[in-house]
Amino acid sequence: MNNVNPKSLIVIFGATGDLAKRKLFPSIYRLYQKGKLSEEFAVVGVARRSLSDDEFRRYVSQSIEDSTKQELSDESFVSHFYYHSLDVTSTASYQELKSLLERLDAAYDIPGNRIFYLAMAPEFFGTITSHLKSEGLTATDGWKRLVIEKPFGHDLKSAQQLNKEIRQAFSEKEIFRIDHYLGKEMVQNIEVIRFANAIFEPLWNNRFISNIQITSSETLGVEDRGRYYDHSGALRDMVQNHMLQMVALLAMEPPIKLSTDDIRSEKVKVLRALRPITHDEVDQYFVRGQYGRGFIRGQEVVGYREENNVDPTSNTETFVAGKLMIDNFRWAGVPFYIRTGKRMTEKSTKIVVQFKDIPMNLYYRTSESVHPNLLVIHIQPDEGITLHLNAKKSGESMKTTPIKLDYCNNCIDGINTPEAYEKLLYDCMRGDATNFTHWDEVAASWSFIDPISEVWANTKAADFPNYEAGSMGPKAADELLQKDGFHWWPLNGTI
Ligand SMILES: NC(=O)C1=CN([C@@H]2O[C@H](COP(=O)(O)OP(=O)(O)OC[C@H]3O[C@@H](n4cnc5c(N)ncnc54)[C@H](OP(=O)(O)O)[C@@H]3O)[C@@H](O)[C@H]2O)C=CC1
Ligand SMILES: O=C1O[C@H](COP(=O)(O)O)[C@@H](O)[C@H](O)[C@H]1O
Repeated sequence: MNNVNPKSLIVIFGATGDLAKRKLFPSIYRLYQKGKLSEEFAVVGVARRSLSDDEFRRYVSQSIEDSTKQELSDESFVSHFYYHSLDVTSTASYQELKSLLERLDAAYDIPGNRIFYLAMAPEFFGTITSHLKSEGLTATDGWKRLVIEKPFGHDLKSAQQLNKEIRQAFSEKEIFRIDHYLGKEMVQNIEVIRFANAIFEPLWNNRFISNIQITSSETLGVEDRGRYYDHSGALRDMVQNHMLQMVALLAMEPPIKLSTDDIRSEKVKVLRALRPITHDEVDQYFVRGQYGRGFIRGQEVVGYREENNVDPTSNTETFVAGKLMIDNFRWAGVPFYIRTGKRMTEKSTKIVVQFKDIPMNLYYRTSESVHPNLLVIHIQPDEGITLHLNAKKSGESMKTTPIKLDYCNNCIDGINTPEAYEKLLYDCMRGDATNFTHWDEVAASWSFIDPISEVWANTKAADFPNYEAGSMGPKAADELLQKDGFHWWPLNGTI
């Protein structure tokens, strides 16, 4: 891994798309402002539509201004951007792209270091990588890296096929599979909270933890992504990647050292230890939901089946809740509950670690129980941790009251948490793949997910839509915990 800012050329396939506009250009700009880009860098945008370099530069400036709500302070930044119109399925135009890259290497004195960022629909990934190789764009004197967006396949079989295709042109070490949750500040903090605090690690097991809950709720619907989403659903869109990655970080053993390989290898062990769910058991462990009409912050919104590019009889889930068991020594018997969905009450990602009750309650000699100790990791929009304890109620003799120890990361003045994409792009430039997903993790995640999606694809959900937009999902998601004697901790207010 390189700690200096290496000279590099970034080629973004899909440069006129939504992801490039909303996330990639603003992130590159922030890296530039912070001095994290070498002065010798260039970005080449690739897409089909015809644009001149100047038009593309104006487009990039506008994207950054829309995202930062500020005027671009440094015009010289966009002079590093170039555009090349190309249909990725047509072999002929790769040669012109190759010549452009060689010219830019010479102009910026870049020693052939290339990042190929595929911000395009996944059906093009294999075609692009095979052309990059056959047309000689990967034959460079410097390093080459492939950044690949999700979804990585549709199931294990398609993911294996895709992996086989991209591995013809890039080695595993050169492939950076993006999971943007791994770039989030508080997701990266999970490891530090666990492994840098003497008070948590000894308790981090089935003797002291009763259950762990991970919620990632959104208020947005499918927006203009109906075409993609209706073939994906929440299980593939959020659970196979982001939710399982958070489970792996929470459950993994301490790595021998903080190297990419050591951390990944511990995460893979967790994913492999997930108790497989057979077809017959899906209903016992998983709940699916689809939003109907409702209200989000007082505004009426349409149901999922009325969204653009969505089948009006769609069977696609926009909500998933699940109970995961990790069959290893540390976690045997501890349920990890996950839930995620669109058009829910609020936008929030939180992890709640609920500790077991104390063995005997000295303070209430009645049936009343003390509040359980909770460790809450606030991922977004607020970032921080809260530890829920019990203390003596002031004045009254030996009565307890729940108290909270709070740390808020994004409340500290002057701290502007970097965007996930900003951190991940920077890691990729330095060759640090720790916060990217290794093929073994992808494969293990699909193996776990496939039986669930197979059952859901083959059985029509008769009760869809089964939750109102603006709610916390279907009732069955609450019942999933109730039958184990737990409940979802609320996202706001008390925690
Ligand atoms: N948008 C988001 O928030 C997120 C997106 N992703 C992933 O990122 C990837 C891109 O998504 P997104 O930006 O939303 O997609 P868009 O549909 O907005 O953009 C697609 C891009 O691909 C280009 N394109 C399409 N066909 C071709 C072709 N044959 N040859 C060359 N260029 C082509 C389009 O430009 P043109 O029409 O000019 O050719 C456009 O630039 C997807 O894999 C998606 O799953 C992942 C997480 C979040
Ligand atoms: O990957 C995805 O994530 C977003 C949610 O990301 P967040 O950072 O806003 O929590 C989700 O909306 C989208 O459907 C999914 O593809």
